[in-house]
Amino acid sequence: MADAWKEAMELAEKTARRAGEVVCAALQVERSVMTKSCSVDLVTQTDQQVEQLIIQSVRDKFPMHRFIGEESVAAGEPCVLSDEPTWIIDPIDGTTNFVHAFPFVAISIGFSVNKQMEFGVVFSCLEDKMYTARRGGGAFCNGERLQVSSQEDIQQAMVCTEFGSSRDPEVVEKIFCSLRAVLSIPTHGVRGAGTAAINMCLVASGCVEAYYEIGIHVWDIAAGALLVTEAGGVLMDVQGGPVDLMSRRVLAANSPALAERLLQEIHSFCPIRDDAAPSL
Ligand SMILES: O=P([O-])([O-])O[C@@H]1[C@H](O)[C@H](O)[C@@H](O)[C@H](O)[C@H]1O
Ligand SMILES: [Mg+2]
Ligand SMILES: [Mg+2]
Repeated sequence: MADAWKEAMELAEKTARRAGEVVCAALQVERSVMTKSCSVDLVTQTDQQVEQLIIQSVRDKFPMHRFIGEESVAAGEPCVLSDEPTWIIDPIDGTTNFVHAFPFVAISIGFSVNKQMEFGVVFSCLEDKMYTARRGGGAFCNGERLQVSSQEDIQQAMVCTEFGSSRDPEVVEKIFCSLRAVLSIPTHGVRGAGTAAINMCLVASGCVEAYYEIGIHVWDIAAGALLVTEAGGVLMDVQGGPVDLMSRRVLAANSPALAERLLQEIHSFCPIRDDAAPSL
């Protein structure tokens, strides 16, 4: 049967590549930095420019489709995931990396219909790695099929997480309590690429066994979520149970057993949901 979303997925890949060129070019010149929710929640003109480029390219071909874009939501657009075909866009995932020229930056485009992810595209533009996943069609990096790690022993595992952009002392305390607990299992180590999307692609690629974070947004993880499940991994809420993309909490792992083991170490909290916040 013909793939109903083939053309849309091809457009996502093509647009992500074009966006990546814009991001790489912007890294060669000085970047003027602005802030959003707090002094460490950064945004640049390139984030905004890339989001407009992606939205415009999609609108030209699919005028009826909806969007959830990080910078549009920051500008006051609603963050609503309906049953309609919806493009979930993070124009630069890893803006802090981008500002500092720390070399992991991604363009993340997820596409959902009936609230189900149909495809995900994550372009790690400085590494020139195009990660793609189609529901039921597998996960790939530059055309090579991805498979999560088969490591079942948590003590042989490496885990990704991030510190996020909240500096609320209670949040920072919980993040460090989780970090100490995960390190002390002991695991082989804890890493963070500085982009949720790439962290999830690292789980899909089998480089790390798991990634967890509280405080991310739907645009950080929508595309990566499909990469993980299509590579054979699992997604959960950090307190167990199914992941809710709007809840700002995610645990991605190579297996249910490893995910369940990590759950025991994560000190969870509940940020304001993406679909509850009026704007960022
Ligand atoms: O703001 P942005 O660079 O698109 O996205 C951020 C990155 O994914 C970072 O790794 C994660 O820790 C934050 O929670 C995200 O908000
Ligand atoms: Mg992001
Ligand atoms: Mg971003």
